[in-house]
Amino acid sequence: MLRIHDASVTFPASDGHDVHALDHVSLDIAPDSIVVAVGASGCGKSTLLNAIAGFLPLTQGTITLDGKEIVAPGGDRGVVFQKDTLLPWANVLDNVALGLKYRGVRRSERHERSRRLLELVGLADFAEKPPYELSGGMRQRVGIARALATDPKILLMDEPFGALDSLTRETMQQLLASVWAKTGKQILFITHSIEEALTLGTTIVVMSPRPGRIVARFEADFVREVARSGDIGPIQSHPRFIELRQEIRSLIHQPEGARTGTLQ
Ligand SMILES: Nc1ncnc2c1ncn2[C@@H]1O[C@H](COP(=O)(O)OP(=O)(O)OP(=O)(O)O)[C@@H](O)[C@H]1O
Repeated sequence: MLRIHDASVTFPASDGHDVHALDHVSLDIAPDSIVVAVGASGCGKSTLLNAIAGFLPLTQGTITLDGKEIVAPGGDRGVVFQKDTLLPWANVLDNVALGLKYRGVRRSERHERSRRLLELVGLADFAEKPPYELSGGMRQRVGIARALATDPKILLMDEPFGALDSLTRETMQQLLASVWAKTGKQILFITHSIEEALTLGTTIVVMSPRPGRIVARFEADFVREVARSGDIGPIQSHPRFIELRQEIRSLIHQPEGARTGTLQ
């Protein structure tokens, strides 16, 4: 269980106008869930993810993973960013195996584990290819495999499909639903897209503009259907999907102060 308790992050500014990026955020991410944080640009989504990853300290509050406080990056959290961070000089297999190499896992074992993960993300035939021969979607698949290689407790994904064209993005959403169903990993996923949040989230948290707060929380189940059918088309015309999309849209676009207690 990932537990975020009363987390705030303030970035000090030399002009005295400190930036309150995150404001008293509390959130639990249960095993086997996909929590998607959605909100307008600058509402503190990446700050939240970076704090969980251990890349930046909280100004106040605590984050614990299975009871252990997070104070630095660690192999129990796998991270996927919008921009892939593949090493251009290493082939796909070695890119996936990178974290295992750092942890001293011997070559045959890290390659075996990495090949299994490449199979999971549909890239079994690309193990020996250099990253520059891959499309954007394929590079993100490698990123997912790499993040899973150390068998983390949670996958942290910061707009991982944000730079992809809409068709590739849909394919990647289907892939992630299937990876989640097969591995049962807990996932925190950050996005600007309300449709993506509803497609993938078992819990969707809506964040307010600065200072970033959680203003509403919804439970959804569309991702199980996507994982089962391998198709996101049908769920997006579901009346409940359309209703939630409208509700979240109006929450995000509501002026500050007009939000009521929609926290569920
Ligand atoms: N290192 C930093 N120093 C000062 N301000 C920062 C720093 N990092 C982020 N901020 C500010 O904190 C606020 C939240 O940023 P953050 O990147 O978390 O938002 P976001 O919701 O992820 O935005 P986007 O969706 O555009 O990526 C923004 O106003 C940003 O400018």
